[in-house]
Amino acid sequence: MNSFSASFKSNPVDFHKIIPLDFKTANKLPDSHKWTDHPIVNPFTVGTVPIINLSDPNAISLIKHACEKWGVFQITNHGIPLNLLRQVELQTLGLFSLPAHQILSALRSPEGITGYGQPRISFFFPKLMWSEVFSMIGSPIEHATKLWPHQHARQANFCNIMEEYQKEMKKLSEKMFKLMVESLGATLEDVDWLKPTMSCKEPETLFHLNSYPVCPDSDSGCAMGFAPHTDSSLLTVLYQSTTTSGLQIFGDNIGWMPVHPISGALVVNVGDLMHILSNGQFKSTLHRVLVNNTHHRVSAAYFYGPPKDVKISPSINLIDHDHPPLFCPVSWKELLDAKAKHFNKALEVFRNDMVTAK
Ligand SMILES: C=C1C[C@]23C[C@@]1(O)CC[C@H]2[C@@]12CCC[C@@](C)(C(=O)O1)[C@H]2[C@@H]3C(=O)O
Ligand SMILES: O=C(O)CCC(=O)C(=O)O
Ligand SMILES: [Fe+2]
Repeated sequence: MNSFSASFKSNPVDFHKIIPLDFKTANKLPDSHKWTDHPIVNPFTVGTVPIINLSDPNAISLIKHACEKWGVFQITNHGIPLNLLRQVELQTLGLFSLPAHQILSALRSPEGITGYGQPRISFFFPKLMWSEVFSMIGSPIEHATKLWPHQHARQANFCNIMEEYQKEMKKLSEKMFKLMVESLGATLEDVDWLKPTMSCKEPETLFHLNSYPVCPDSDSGCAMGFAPHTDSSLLTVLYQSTTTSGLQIFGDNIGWMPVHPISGALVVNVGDLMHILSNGQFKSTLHRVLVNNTHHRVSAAYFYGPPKDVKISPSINLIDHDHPPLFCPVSWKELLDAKAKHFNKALEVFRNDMVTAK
């Protein structure tokens, strides 16, 4: 059982928080989806998160600066074929264009990880989000056979593209993780599970296709695509459709700022576990997604984390008398359990000052 199944088994979601609205027939924003308590204002902030060319000889120091200041950056020259990105986008649009009765055949179960449903974080909010998610770990064949029972070529096409993309994402995430570790001045020896003796342990990953359908009342400021959160992973690699903005990050002195899509680029998010590993030096930034009334936006988020039961703690090279470890060691499963209870306050559970104060 992986960390997500283990955590979700003890924290099941209500059934009514799994089935998304039938967005194709909705011609107004229902009360259930109106975030009236906190009108959502689109930011006027001009500014961009760093765009880093991975072939730049200064890539490591640019990554360090981006992780410290923003916790989010975009990468180019990442080696993922453009055609594969396009195929993933087309398959995602195709999947979410299926009629409700067909896509619901792949509905996630209350304790399940994979399949179709509302974003799992709906659990934490009184209002629902204007989005739907299809989750995978490895091959989605089990769901593809239900989605397209009589179309074997369609099943195979969907599965091949999703598997190929996850294979490429795993390599890229490993590369980004090593660059981030190196930028902290740590060696791979300083990170337990990267040591050659432990390298047989496989990282855990999760892959989400997100869909943000055209929203009739998006101008009212009452619709939310994906509510503010941080990712629990070490890092997340995100592909966003090139035609439509929506992703925003929260900067301390600037408020909400858009991360506009750049053709061929991928977004990298520092996750909570990386924040711990860097002893708080790298930010896991709050982000959200807004929707619009003209374009259907899709994205593909690949969450990369440590192997099962491996505990992440602040890297040894960052710790000395003047820099004590800010966090106690924590596995992905322990963090997910804490997030299920405390959501955006979960990191506080593992802060050493909080642990001693308890
Ligand atoms: C209810 C949950 C969904 C989530 C795991 C969790 O138990 C708490 C945090 C959620 C979140 C938010 C960021 C992205 C995500 C993949 C993650 O790492 O933590 C989701 C998880 C999910 O949707 O499965
Ligand atoms: O759709 C996006 O741009 C972001 C989605 C996201 O933050 C997530 O899946 O965790
Ligand atoms: Fe996220």
